Amino acid sequence: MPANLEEKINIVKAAITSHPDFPKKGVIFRDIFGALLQPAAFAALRDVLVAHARQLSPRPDAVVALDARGFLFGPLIALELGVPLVPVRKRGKLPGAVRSVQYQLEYGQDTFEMQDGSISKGQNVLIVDDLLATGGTMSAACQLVSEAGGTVLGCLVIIELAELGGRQKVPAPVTTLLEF
Ligand SMILES: O=P(O)(O)OC[C@H]1O[C@H](OP(=O)(O)OP(=O)(O)O)[C@H](O)[C@@H]1O
Ligand SMILES: Nc1ncnc2[nH]cnc12
Repeated sequence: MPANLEEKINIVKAAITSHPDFPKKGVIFRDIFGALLQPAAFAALRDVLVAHARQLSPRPDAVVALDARGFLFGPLIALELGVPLVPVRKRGKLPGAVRSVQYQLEYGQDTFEMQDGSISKGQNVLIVDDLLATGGTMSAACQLVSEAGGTVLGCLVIIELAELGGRQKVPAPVTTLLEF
């Protein structure tokens, strides 16, 4: 990775705060909002995300952003690439016909939904989220994209909690900017 991108990642990492025993005992919560509170860190983060997306081959036809914190970052990439931003949301939030999948989290379980027709068959898709923990969330998103007939070109997350081994669960290439 070019030195200037490494420097930018270090700026982002320094801005992320850690909170032991949140939201429950034993979890160390890594708060990405720390990086958004500092405009220089947010700009550095945008630059690194966009640089990653721009070097993908083939070029993504769409960016899928995951509810909720993925919504902060997916749009930055979709706008730069000039491709659609497709939302994947928690159950009951998206109108119209949807496809659903249930998944396990580091601290609970949930259901993701994607609107029918938001991905076309054969499209190459980049999935974006803030953090990879157990990998349940990202795997569920991959499943939704595949069931809709898309191909997951890659999954891009900012923070990887490497000791949870989440990337082994994800059926597509995973790129993370920094590890805790
Ligand atoms: O790899 P996993 O173990 O599946 O966990 C990662 C997910 O957990 C967090 O979201 P969360 O579901 O807490 O919801 P939020 O984005 O609505 O805060 C995070 O933003 C990821 O989406
Ligand atoms: N440890 C953690 N910190 C922040 N977000 C999370 N989502 C799942 N695990 C998390």
